[in-house]
Amino acid sequence: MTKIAYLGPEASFTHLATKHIFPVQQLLPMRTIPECIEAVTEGRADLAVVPVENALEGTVPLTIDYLYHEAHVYIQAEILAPIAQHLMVHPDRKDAWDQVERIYSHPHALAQCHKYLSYRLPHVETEQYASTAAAAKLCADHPDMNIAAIANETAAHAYGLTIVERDIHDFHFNHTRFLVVGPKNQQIDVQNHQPQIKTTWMLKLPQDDRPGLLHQVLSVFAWRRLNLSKIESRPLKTGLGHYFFIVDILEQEDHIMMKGAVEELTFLGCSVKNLGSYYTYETSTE
Ligand SMILES: O=C(O)C(=O)C[C@]1(C(=O)O)C=C[C@@H](O)C=C1
Repeated sequence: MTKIAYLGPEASFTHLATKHIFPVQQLLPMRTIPECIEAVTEGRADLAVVPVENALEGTVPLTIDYLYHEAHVYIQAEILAPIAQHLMVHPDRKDAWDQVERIYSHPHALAQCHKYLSYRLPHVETEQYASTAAAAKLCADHPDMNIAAIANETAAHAYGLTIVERDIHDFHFNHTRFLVVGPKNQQIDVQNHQPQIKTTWMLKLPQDDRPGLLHQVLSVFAWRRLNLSKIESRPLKTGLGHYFFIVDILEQEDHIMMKGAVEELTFLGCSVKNLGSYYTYETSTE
C-alpha cells in the first residue's frame, strides 16, 4: 500500500486534503513540513502532502525553501481546499470561553484570523503551534490549561472540543494549495482533476546583475505564449538582494516550447530546477 506522509496530526487541514485524493492509502502523520519531505527522500514514505500557499497569507516559505534548497523531489499533484477556521475550547470551558488566556494555532491560521482576534479578543495572547490540529489536541489533552485553539470542524470532533465561534477567518475567500511530492517525475491521475496541467520551475538568475535580465527571462515565456500562473521570488540565502524565482507555467514540461524555453534560459545563464508537471484536484468541503 502506498505510504503518504502529511503534516499532522489527524484532522489537520493537510490531513483532510490528503484524504480527499488518497482515501484508502496508509497515511503517516508528521510533526513538521521538513519531516514530511524527508520521509520521502529517506524512503520511509512514497509521497508527502504539504501546504504551499494560502489565498490570504501567501506562500508557506518553509515548503518552498525546502523544495529548492534541501530536497530533490517532484510535484505529482496539487490539491486546492477551502479553509474555514473556528475557535474551539475544551467542553469544560465552553461557558467562559472568552476568558481564555491564550489561543494556539498554526501561524497561517492565526494570521488568517488576525482582525477577528484583535477586535474580538484583544486581551488574549496567541501562540504559534505546529499545526491547527496539534493545537486542538493540546486543548483536549490539557483541560487544566485556560486555552483555546483555532482549527477546523473535523478537529473539533476528533479531539472532543466545543466550537464557540465559527468562521472567524477575516476574508470569505480562504483557500489553501497543497502539494503532493514524490521521488519520481510523474503525475498522479487518480480521479477527477482539472483539465489544465501545470509545471513548476525554480529559476536562479546569473549573479552579474545586467540591466533588463528579468525582462529577458520573462520574454522567454512571453514570445512562446507560455502562460505563467504565478511568479514569486524567495531569498537565495547567500546575501541580501540574491533571489531565486518560482514560476508556475500552464503547460506540460515536455511541450516543444517548454524545451526551447529551458534552452534559452540556460543560454541566458539561468539554472532551472524542474519540479515537474501535475494536475490540480479541488476539494469542495472542509
Ligand atoms: O495546520 C494545519 O492544519 C495545516 O494543515 C497547515 C496550514 C498551513 O500551512 O497554511 C494549512 C491550511 C491552513 O491555511 C492553515 C494551516
